[in-house]
Amino acid sequence: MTYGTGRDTPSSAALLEARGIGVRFGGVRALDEVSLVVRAGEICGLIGPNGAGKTTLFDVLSGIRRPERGRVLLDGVDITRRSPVWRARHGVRRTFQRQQLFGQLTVEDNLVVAQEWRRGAGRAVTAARRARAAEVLRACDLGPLAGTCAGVLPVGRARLAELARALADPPRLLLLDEPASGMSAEERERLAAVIRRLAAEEGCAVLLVEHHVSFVMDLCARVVVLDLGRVLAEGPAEAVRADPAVRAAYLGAGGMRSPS
Ligand SMILES: Nc1ncnc2c1ncn2[C@@H]1O[C@H](COP(=O)(O)OP(=O)(O)OP(=O)(O)O)[C@@H](O)[C@H]1O
Repeated sequence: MTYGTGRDTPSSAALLEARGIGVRFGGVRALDEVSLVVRAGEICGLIGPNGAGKTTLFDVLSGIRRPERGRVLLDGVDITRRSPVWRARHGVRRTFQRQQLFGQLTVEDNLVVAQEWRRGAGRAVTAARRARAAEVLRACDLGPLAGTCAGVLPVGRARLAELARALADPPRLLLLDEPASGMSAEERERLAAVIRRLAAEEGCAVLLVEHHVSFVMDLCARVVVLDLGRVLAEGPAEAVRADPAVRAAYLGAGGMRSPS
């Protein structure tokens, strides 16, 4: 079921669009005719039961997996055959379900390294990268951990540091795969604040996969529900939350699924 766009949904043109995406793994249809749009400045949730196809869709959008059917467009331009590196350099960034920081490096160095694909060397360039890293770490409340080895961070802080690394070079579209997993309530609040500011002040588009349903419903104006590789519902969070088909497939008859 597709619901109206809702009062909070921006009306600007699509930044990223997936059209009719199809992916198979042998006999399993991981994605079947999946289409979605994410606009600049929009925070869109992507939810669904285990095996619904969320990670596979992220793989397609970030360029890790080429779909058998369908197209991916960025600013209306077909990027289906573009590499993950090309996409990252054009502002399409992703975090993964499994945390992927460089464990031997400090938190700050993780953010400096993330900027090194840009040309330039020398003291001034390095200083600018360090300054940017410090600014992003402050915004994520991670300033005091800048010199800490990333490998020893507790899981919630590591997740925030991973988000910070994705922001070190300003993204246009952020694909977040279960960013709140393992976080405390206080860390989830911090995460939500960072995402909100990113969308509102920098116009970044955010697509968020998360099993923590109340987190998604509070943060996202619009939610897309996948089930068995198909879009089951799409629309404003309140309408999706009340959809009987969504409740049956994912949220459970008794209401929201408890946080994972
Ligand atoms: N590399 C693979 N080889 C074979 N089957 C796969 C592969 N990756 C995913 N699948 C299958 O594709 C379907 C979609 O999986 P996917 O991981 O995208 O779902 P998901 O919604 O991200 O699940 P979860 O919430 O558990 O992460 C599932 O049936 C899964 O078993």
